[in-house]
Amino acid sequence: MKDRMTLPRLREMKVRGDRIVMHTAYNAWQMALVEGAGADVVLVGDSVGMVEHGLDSTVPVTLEMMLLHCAAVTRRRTRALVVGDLPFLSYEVDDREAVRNAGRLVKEAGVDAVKLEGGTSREATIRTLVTAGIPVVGHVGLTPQTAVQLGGFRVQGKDAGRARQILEDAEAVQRAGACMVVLECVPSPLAELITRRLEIPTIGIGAGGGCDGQVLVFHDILGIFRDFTPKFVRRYAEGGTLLGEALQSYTREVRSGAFPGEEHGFSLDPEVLRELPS
Ligand SMILES: Nc1nc(=O)c2c([nH]1)NC[C@@H]1CN(c3ccc(C(=O)N[C@@H](CCC(=O)O)C(=O)O)cc3)CN21
Ligand SMILES: CC(C)C(=O)C(=O)O
Ligand SMILES: [Mg+2]
Repeated sequence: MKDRMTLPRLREMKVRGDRIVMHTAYNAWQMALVEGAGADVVLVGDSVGMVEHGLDSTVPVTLEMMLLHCAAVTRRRTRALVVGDLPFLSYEVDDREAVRNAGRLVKEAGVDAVKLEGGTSREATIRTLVTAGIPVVGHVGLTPQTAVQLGGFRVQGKDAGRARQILEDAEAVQRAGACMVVLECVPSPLAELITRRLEIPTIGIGAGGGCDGQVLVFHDILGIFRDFTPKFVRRYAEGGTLLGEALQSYTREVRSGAFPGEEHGFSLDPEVLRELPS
């Protein structure tokens, strides 16, 4: 519990202008790596469906999948605040179901907060969850669970009407009692304006440098997910190439007999060997 990140500390970081680092992780070893890299907040995103399960959207992701991935991540938590995404249709049917499902992520999988997509349309649900004692992170702009209605994985808020709506969404999320809000794929000046107007921290992804913090998907940072690379990604390693080369070396050495070496084997007393049939 020592030195654990808290919601008041995140709020203080905004006030002081200290940028918040949100990473994503989907399992225990990824959590160990992002904690080692100093993550303030770790999001177990429903992007897990795309980067770990081979789905081409986040729509089919289930609560059961999120429970397993969140539990694996929280087992390795030492300092970061862990946020779990509520999957599509786990919070939209009614608020009782939303509390029950969010409650499972908190009680069974150990997350500190849940994240859900939507602004004014989800204001009541966010308020209900917060009243029940579950911290909520909002998510506005490009909301991948409803991307079909938004015209795909595209930047949002380019015209005045839609930009105003995204601002209203962010304000609704704050009014409902959310502790933070993700701004995804919105023009940088809009994200900056929202960040200035809100008291809760904003975390940007494809929203420019004016947000209170940033998030990128683990696999995108490391160059492991290469089905597509959004414009807002900076690849800090060619992880796919690096890992692929290591795996090829193993393949080559097994075929050539170079692996395993003497040192990878276990010896047997010659006396014992002599007692066995030849
Ligand atoms: N690996 C991965 N990274 C992500 O950031 C991510 C996921 N998966 N899955 C869930 C959502 C989907 N996201 C995406 C996916 C693609 C684009 C993309 O390619 N966008 C175009 C926008 C073009 C435009 O609007 O002009 C781009 O070129 O960036 C954006 C966000 C963000 N999230
Ligand atoms: C991209 C982030 C914000 C997300 O929602 C996810 O990883 O699912
Ligand atoms: Mg998500």
